[in-house]
Amino acid sequence: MTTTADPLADYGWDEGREAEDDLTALREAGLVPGRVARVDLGACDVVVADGPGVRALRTDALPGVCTGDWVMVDPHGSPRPTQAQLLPRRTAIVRGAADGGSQGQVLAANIDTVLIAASLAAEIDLARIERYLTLAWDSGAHPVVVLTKADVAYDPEVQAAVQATAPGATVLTVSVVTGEGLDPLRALTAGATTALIGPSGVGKSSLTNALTGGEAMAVGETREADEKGRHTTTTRQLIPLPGGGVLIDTPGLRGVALSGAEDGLSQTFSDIEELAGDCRFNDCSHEAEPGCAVLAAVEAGDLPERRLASYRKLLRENEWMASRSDARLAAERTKVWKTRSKEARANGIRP
Ligand SMILES: Nc1nc2c(ncn2[C@@H]2O[C@H](COP(=O)(O)OP(=O)(O)OP(=O)(O)O)[C@@H](O)[C@H]2O)c(=O)[nH]1
Ligand SMILES: [Zn+2]
Repeated sequence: MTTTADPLADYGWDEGREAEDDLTALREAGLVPGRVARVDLGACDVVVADGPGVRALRTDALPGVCTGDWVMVDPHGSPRPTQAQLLPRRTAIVRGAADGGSQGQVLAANIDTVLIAASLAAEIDLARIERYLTLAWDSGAHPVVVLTKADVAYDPEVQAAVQATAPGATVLTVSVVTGEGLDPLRALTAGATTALIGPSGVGKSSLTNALTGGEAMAVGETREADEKGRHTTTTRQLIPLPGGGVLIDTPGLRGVALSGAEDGLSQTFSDIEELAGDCRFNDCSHEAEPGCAVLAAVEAGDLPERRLASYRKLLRENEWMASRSDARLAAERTKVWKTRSKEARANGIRP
């Protein structure tokens, strides 16, 4: 048996999918695997193997896909493939709808690692990191907090505070100016699918360029005074890395709302949830109950009050989003029921 290197392996294709997703029938129908590299204007670019290399084909036969999705497509469809199928997502970054609607928006799929960028050149916002961590843990990928611009400001106490805020996650300090921390980051991203998230101006495009070894992204001028970057990154896209693997750069996400992120919250605040196991009451809200282990930890100085407040705030926000989607589902059910009883009446049947 001869083995040829699969050019899609560099894009994160994993042979395990052949059996797991049962691709035999789709293969027999002439479809081949491909990865969605970008989505815009109702169509997407899909990267498929082409001899020893790859090529991108554009199709509008895949509504609802997002960057990072694996699909099966007809590579010969003319002028565009009309046959296509989405493969199951292993992980997905979902945020609350930007338009205030109740349905979450999938930002990227099949991610192994989420890099959460935060700048050391500005005051570190731990609550914002906790919000991004929740989003990242909830996706199913492993979060890594990347503290950027270490050449401008580095304070070991800040790094320690971030590490304490991110139990179970990796924290790295980098600078694209001195090159500090870039090798560990390269090792971490090689061969994997990595998403890069964080607010505008923290240096995401600069990091992308450092990792891809090219000028793939435009680097914006940050206004000195307030560190607010201009929105220079406009499209999400999948960029191959020199050591194999891909990077997904997302536009600056200033505010990310949570949506159904209970698991993400449990992991982000695993220290608090562990303490809660020792509270006297099972349903302790850690507000004023006697025998509350969480409040005792705050009292003893083991848990920052800020972190508990942040946990409560994100929990409330997440519950509120969840109740809105429940309300939407209930409304849809009512609509279906009303239609059914109307039809029944029309047919002379009492509902
Ligand atoms: N001193 C220093 N400056 C940096 C570093 N990384 C990025 N910068 C600067 O920070 C500014 C913003 O960098 P970008 O890479 O454009 O930031 P971004 O997060 O991609 O911003 P958006 O595209 O708006 O989301 C630019 O002026 C960069 O030159 C660093 O490690 N050290
Ligand atoms: Zn309690």
